[in-house]
Amino acid sequence: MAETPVLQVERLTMRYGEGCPHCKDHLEKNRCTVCGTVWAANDISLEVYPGEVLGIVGESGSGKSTLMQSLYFDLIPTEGKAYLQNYGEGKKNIWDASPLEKRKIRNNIMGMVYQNPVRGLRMDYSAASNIAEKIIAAGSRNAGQMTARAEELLEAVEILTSRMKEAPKNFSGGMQQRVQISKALANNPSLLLLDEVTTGLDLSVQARVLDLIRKIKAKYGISILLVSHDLAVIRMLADRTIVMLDGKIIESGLTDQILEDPQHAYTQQLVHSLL
Ligand SMILES: Nc1ncnc2c1ncn2[C@@H]1O[C@H](COP(=O)(O)OP(=O)(O)OP(=O)(O)O)[C@@H](O)[C@H]1O
Repeated sequence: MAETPVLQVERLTMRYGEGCPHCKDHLEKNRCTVCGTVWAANDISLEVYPGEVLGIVGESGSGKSTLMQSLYFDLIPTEGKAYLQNYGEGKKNIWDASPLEKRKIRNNIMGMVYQNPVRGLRMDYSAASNIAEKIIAAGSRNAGQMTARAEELLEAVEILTSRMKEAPKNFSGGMQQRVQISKALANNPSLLLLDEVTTGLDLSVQARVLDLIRKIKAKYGISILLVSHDLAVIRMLADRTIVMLDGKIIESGLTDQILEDPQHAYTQQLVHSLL
């Protein structure tokens, strides 16, 4: 029997504008030259399987954030369906969920790490309180358990527990990202969404965060959807890779395969720029 995906996305489409009968044949990049509609994500289907890292790579404007934000309900797509193994037995479209169910999905099933830590953290709360907030949102009230969990998670992301009472605003960019990752893991989600998590960090700090993500994957066996414009990041972490351009998927396969034998001219250019 085929393995059940942790996440399945079917034909996700996000358009800005009404669309017109010419959109299909008159797209300049992702914009219809007749009616001006922007197709930010255009018919995106994908699956993430248990324990795998699926990488999404593409240039700025290719639709990566649109995909991630739709999955985390920051945006509601114009069309498409998505199913989570741990929601409605994998049979209910998450975009039809009630606001309460969406909150539960965000708190219990998915963890999100944003490029900008300000979006994922409360900078004035302590690192431990950031984690506790997430645990409380999932319904727990046991202070002792929360502290123990915060300690465990901060250790897992290599932040000294002696600093757990400090606010992330006092931390470096790399540390803030690591606190964000620990917060996203607070309720043992089955899927971690990582949106350009190392973009903007110094190279050595980037390497440490990437190494940490690898360790987290090994330790928790969590599935990860990882978005980056940087193929080097994808190469380091992703088992499979999807390449996006102008809102569409242009190529997908095992990461090694894509690196060794890219088919699409855009992917070839990306791979050559790595060499
Ligand atoms: N509110 C909006 N109205 C019109 N077009 C939009 C809107 N939001 C996004 N877009 C367009 O949708 C397309 C996809 O954007 P998206 O942010 O998903 O790309 P991206 O690959 O994540 O790029 P980046 O890495 O720069 O964020 C872009 O062409 C963008 O200009």
